[in-house]
Amino acid sequence: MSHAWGYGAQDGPDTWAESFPIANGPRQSPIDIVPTQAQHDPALKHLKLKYDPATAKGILNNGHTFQVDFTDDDNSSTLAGGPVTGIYRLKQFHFHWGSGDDKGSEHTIAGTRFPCELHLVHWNTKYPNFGEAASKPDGLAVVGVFLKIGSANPRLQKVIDALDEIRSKGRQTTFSNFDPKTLLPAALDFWTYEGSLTTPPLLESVTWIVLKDPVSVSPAQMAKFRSLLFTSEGEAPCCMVDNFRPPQPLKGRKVRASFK
Ligand SMILES: CCOC(=O)CCc1ccc(S(N)(=O)=O)cc1
Ligand SMILES: [Zn+2]
Repeated sequence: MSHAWGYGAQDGPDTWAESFPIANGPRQSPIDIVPTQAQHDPALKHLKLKYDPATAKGILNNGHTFQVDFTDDDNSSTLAGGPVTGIYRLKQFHFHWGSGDDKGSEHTIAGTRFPCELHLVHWNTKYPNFGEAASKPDGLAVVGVFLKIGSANPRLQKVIDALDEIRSKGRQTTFSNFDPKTLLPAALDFWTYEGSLTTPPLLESVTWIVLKDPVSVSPAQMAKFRSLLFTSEGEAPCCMVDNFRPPQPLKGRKVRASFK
């Protein structure tokens, strides 16, 4: 039976533990990152991101967010270095955002919320596929990037221009020749901690790599995100906004910084 979950009063984050008891687990995400409490770890390596634009496959409204999917049958698009051991393959990227500019990100920085957060999802190639990796404590690595309101971000525009074709839940279209590295800030300084998926099944398999520097997004570009629908064609339309989980208890975890 598929578990109906969402972000509304009846099916939102406060209800998820009913079907997914791990929601109250020891390494849940997101968290509030407090820079003064993060420890600089000089042993952390530089992030090595290698993305082949040819691996971009499609863009989908899955009813919770929209995601850009990548072919992951070889090591053409990978993450290595940083806090991880081995090679992780890019599977997809997606976003979380708010109904207004005062909220939307999942991670927060000393209580500060951003209007949007990008997640680039990778799986550990020591496992045969994403599904297997998602159930292992070192199975996934997600790079989180904050978006802050400012000038229009030209690097987002190809993604934004595709949204008109996937307005409703279940809609998808082809999306090719795109390098997600263009969505990242110039500096790849990061915080890292051991956490989970931020949506059901909330599996505690994610090494989080949250970049310190945000990238820009304009109000008009945010309006395009907010024009998407949680609902399928033919259903009463419900705007896809506030699709973020709030910060979860740290429960003794340490957050490390790659920078001083
Ligand atoms: C095993 C099936 O699991 C999935 O499909 C999880 C998909 C999924 C991937 C990434 C995230 S996030 N927001 O933590 O980056 C949440 C959910
Ligand atoms: Zn996410």
